[in-house]
Amino acid sequence: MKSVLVLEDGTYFTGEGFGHKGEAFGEIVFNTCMTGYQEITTDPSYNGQIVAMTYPLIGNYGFNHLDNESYKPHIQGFIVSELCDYPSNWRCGMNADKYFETNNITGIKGIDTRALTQYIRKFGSMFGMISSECGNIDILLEKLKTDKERKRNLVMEVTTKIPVYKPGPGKRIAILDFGVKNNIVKALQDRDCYICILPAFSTLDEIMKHEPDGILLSNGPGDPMELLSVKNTVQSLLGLKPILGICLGHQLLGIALGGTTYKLKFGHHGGNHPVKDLTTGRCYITSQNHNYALEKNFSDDITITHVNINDDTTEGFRHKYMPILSVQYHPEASPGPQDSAYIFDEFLKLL
Ligand SMILES: NC(=O)CC[C@H](N)C(=O)O
Repeated sequence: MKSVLVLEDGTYFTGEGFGHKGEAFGEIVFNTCMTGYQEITTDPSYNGQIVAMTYPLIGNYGFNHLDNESYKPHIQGFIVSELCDYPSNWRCGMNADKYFETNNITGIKGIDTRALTQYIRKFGSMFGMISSECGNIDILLEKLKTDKERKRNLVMEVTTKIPVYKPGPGKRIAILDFGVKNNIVKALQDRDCYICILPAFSTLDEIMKHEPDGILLSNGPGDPMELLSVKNTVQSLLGLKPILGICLGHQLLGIALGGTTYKLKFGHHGGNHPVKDLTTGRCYITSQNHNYALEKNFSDDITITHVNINDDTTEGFRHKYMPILSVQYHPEASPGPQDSAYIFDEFLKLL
């Protein structure tokens, strides 16, 4: 089936549809990972976004029931160059086409993802849509405009509605779930923690009644500056319990401490971002997935501990007086790299 990818500035690419036949709308982001496409599709931080994979062949080890970052895919649409129809792996449950069809996700293949990526790098990330139903670009641009204006609460759409418990013999960690990835929960379970996953908009009392030893502010979709009520909750948590922020959680922690975020031109979405630990001088290869970044030097009470070697953006900080640790990248990265898993141990040392 013929399909078209239209960007909000009128640029379009034609290809072939796969998965669910229909239309998909969202911000187009490119991801440079060579593997881990199932983790990417199921990462709730991608809610509201259509992901273009720069690696030219996607789907070659199929999809399984083990590699999910949440209970379902959250990407709005998927763009690839070549999609593998006949995957080969002992864990494979189904091929990509079937997976996206079953999960109602519209994809497009046969796209020159290199040209698309270069375009986004040049002009910045923008909204777009995939359609396998209509080839009239003017009609599609009208639809795209309407969808872009639609107000969505991206975090509310993905957060847990009720507290979820994962018992363990160790420290009690309350996770504020803005769209938490399974591998963050697993990283804490591997360290024996008792975990309470709480709705994103929980109040201070609702959090503290679980008597946590520490709080983890999770990753999640959207613009952190739009989460004002969460900022107030995080402010009231400061100093009460040790806190670890990851990605959106890191941004929210920075905002609660007086910082501001800004939008990157095309974001960081990939598995090989070099990050320098300023305290040791060591470089770590990290997995990243974010469109916003925290301004540096927002408070005299914090120390910037990590920066991105590619563009010098803030990648981590610590509070000088309170037990607060925060990273923009993903220490729980799966399939990897796992260089930064030690961040969870550093957090547990603060409890
Ligand atoms: N992975 C995340 O938590 C993403 C954080 C935020 N939504 C951003 O794009 O910057």
